[in-house]
Amino acid sequence: MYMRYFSRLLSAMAGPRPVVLSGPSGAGKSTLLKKLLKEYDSVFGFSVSHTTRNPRPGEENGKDYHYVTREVMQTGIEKGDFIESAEFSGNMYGTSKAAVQDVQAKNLICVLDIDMQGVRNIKGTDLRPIYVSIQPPSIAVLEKRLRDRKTESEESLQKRLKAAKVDMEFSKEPGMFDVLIINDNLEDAYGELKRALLEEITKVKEVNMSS
Ligand SMILES: Nc1nc2c(ncn2[C@@H]2O[C@H](COP(=O)(O)OP(=O)(O)O)[C@@H](O)[C@H]2O)c(=O)[nH]1
Ligand SMILES: Nc1ncnc2c1ncn2[C@@H]1O[C@H](COP(=O)(O)OP(=O)(O)O)[C@@H](O)[C@H]1O
Repeated sequence: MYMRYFSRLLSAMAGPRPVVLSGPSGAGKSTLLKKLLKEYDSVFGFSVSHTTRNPRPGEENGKDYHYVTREVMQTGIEKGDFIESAEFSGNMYGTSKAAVQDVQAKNLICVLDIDMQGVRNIKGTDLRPIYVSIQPPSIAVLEKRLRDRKTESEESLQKRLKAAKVDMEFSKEPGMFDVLIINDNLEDAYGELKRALLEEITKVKEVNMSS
């Protein structure tokens, strides 16, 4: 009884662990993330990455990404402003220290949406997140979803599919991810994601209620 109390107290004091969502482009990371942030807006906060890619219709600067030039991004990296950065499909992407600190300063669980190079690099930091891999049911389904999303040129789509095949293999490497979710039916996948994060959600709610 006491042991359980103390272990919960200790883990609450350690603060919530960040969450990394990774997986192929088109696997459904943003869709799942948006559902999570909507249902638990007082629990999770999104780490807004920097990117050199152009904004898509409906995306907002500072909300979906910080849209910057290659020069600005490179300068930031050289100054040590980034926890990690990577080149994906012809563009640069990176998590700034400020992006994570902004979320953690609000006592929220920081959620990062990053590619597999990001996962490898974050493993070398002291962030200690929960690693969640979101995978499509098959490459054929992934291709259909990417085409139906209508955000990519044929060239960009082919690059994403090529990277997806590597990513799908990477996700099978033992010890790389704590949780692996196949996003076939969206509601089922969302249910799995929530279950995987339940302990951290409860922790944040308890701490925020008592403060
Ligand atoms: N390493 C790293 N990858 C990122 C970052 N931000 C986004 N990504 C990844 O970059 C890839 C492309 O993202 P995006 O252009 O938004 O396309 P989408 O995944 O098809 O919606 C995805 O795999 C993202 O997870 C970041 O800060 N660091
Ligand atoms: N379970 C699902 N069933 C059908 N379509 C889905 C499902 N999950 C996501 N989608 C759709 O697939 C496309 C890719 O999802 P998205 O969240 O943009 O992926 P990612 O962020 O991983 O690139 C979007 O158009 C989205 O609406």
